Amino acid sequence: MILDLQRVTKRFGDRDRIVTAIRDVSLSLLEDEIFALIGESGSGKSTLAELIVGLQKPTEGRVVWHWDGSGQAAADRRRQVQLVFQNPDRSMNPYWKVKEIVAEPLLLQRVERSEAFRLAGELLERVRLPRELLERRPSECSGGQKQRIAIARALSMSPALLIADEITSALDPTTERDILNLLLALKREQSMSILYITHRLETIPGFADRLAVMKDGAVVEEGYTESVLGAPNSDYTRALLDACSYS
Ligand SMILES: Nc1ncnc2c1ncn2[C@@H]1O[C@H](COP(=O)(O)OP(=O)(O)OP(=O)(O)O)[C@@H](O)[C@H]1O
Repeated sequence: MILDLQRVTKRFGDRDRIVTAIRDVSLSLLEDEIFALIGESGSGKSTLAELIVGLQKPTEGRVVWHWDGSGQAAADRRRQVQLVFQNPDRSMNPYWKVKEIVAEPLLLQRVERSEAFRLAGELLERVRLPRELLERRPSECSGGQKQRIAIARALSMSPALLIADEITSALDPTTERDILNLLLALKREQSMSILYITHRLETIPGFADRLAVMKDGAVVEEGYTESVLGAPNSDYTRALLDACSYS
């Protein structure tokens, strides 16, 4: 197990208006697995990711890390968790070249400049992009390429956990499938767990090992993908299945 959430609740706001974004959630993430978190907008998926990364603190309950590196200092631990978001432009400086974007975490780690750029080239190859892209700027790359660049940058820190928050939502179905296949291949090539956050249930079969379904901040169903999708226990999961093209 790399981490578990123990009865985590997160509330925002003050006495006048309190939003309970996460309600008493207990979940564990295992080593080398792809865990999908599915739910509609506002169900609390991103808040859960922020709690895991440490960007938010639980109001109640605990997030407990278990993997080998968890005894490291908080800053080292944070590097072991990398986040990739729906909109890669939000995390990319438009004036920088791709090589600077991919190499940035390495440069912040004081890796020497020419070595960081050499590694950036290797990282691009790992996400199946040509090295020529190193000299381009984000505006000269497609949406799918930018998402691969964001993944390459995340991989530069050899994360124990990659959190992919709606990373394919802005992509066409073919590019979406390509990116998910890339994540599957990367997970096979290196030891890494992936928390895949999505509202698109149809992308999960054949991709995620386990999943949790969230509704109004609570987990309504959790289990192995095939069991849950083959025989859902909750009416909500059944409704989600009926609403998508999965059969
Ligand atoms: N910083 C915050 N302050 C107040 N309320 C917040 C904050 N962050 C999230 N919320 C609320 O918590 C609830 C869960 O939001 P969250 O962004 O986690 O949902 P989500 O499932 O990721 O949605 P989406 O798919 O639209 O991103 C929502 O009602 C949201 O308005």
